[in-house]
Amino acid sequence: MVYAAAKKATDDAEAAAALAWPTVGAEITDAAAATFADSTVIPDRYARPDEVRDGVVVGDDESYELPLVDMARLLDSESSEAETAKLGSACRDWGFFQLTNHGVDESVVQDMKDSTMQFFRLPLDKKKAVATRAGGLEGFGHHFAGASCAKLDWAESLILLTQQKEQRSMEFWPADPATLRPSLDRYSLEMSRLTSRLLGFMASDLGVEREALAGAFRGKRQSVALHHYPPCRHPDKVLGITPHHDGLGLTLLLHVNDTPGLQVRRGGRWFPLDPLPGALVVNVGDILQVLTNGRYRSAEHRVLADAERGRATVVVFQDTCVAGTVRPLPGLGEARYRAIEYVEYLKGNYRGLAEGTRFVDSLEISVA
Ligand SMILES: O=C(O)CCC(=O)C(=O)O
Ligand SMILES: [Fe+2]
Repeated sequence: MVYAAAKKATDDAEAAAALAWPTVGAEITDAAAATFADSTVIPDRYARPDEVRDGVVVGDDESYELPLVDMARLLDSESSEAETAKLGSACRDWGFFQLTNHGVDESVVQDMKDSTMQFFRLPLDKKKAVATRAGGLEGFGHHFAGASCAKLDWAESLILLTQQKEQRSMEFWPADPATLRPSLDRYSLEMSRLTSRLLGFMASDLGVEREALAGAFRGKRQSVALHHYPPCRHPDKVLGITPHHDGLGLTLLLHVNDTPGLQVRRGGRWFPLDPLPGALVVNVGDILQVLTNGRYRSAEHRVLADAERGRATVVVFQDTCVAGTVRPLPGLGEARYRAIEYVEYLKGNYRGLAEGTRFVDSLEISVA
């Protein structure tokens, strides 16, 4: 038992280390804050016009709609089957959808939004009370520096482990504004509940045991990123977030205000997502892609800056694995991905992020 406990502690530490994102230049300096406040001149560290131009953006001349899924219709026995099919095709074709009527208490959502805005409005030295540490996952700073970390994203972020509760490092949880801790505590719990609910419908769509999918997420880690993307006078020169795939299970994103910026890649082109008031954006992560044996896809996405308005989001990442490994669930045909230990997966995913490659691709079993 003692050995098991010690082993668990090592695994957790290893997992935490493996989870560290590429955080070179993670600290937000006074110079960075001044650049964000007046974006007349874009320093080299942020300038990446070629990357912004990389890939066609689908414009107003082409009508398209990112999928909408209605939780009220999923829960209503009359419409559940049809809406579950819609959920399934959203996860297969796009890997992204907006979830309406999600049922999360409005006051919990509003408190989360208010606390997020209040935190980002604080002067830099106050925010730095919870500054990230070199190589660490949690805290306030530049978090998503992308491949080689040569460039920085046009964003400031606060990342926290929120579940399980005993994994929380409260020293990174801001005491100011005082509402943030209780708001996030409630919001985090609501997101866990919503995730289990969604997984039930995903299991029906996939034709796997409800428990097989729900069990793979239960008790696993949840982390949260609060992002703030300041307005930028040169939105054609900077990226709010580098193009990436989410490496974990399921992501649930709340728009704190209605500024657009998120774009989803499909068929090689970028599709801007128009945030629907009151909806949450849900997307499939790489591990869920593996769990579903490739039936659901994890889509690449990025964030552009807005010339006029700031943008803020609250992003919840639900982690998952099956008995300590990342592998397809049984009952979904011949495995298209090789199984890998969860901790090894996290390390590989981290390396991939730093190198600008996608680790999950290396798990694919090629068919002769
Ligand atoms: O803020 C957004 O719209 C996207 C954030 C995101 O993709 C992430 O944190 O992984
Ligand atoms: Fe993401």
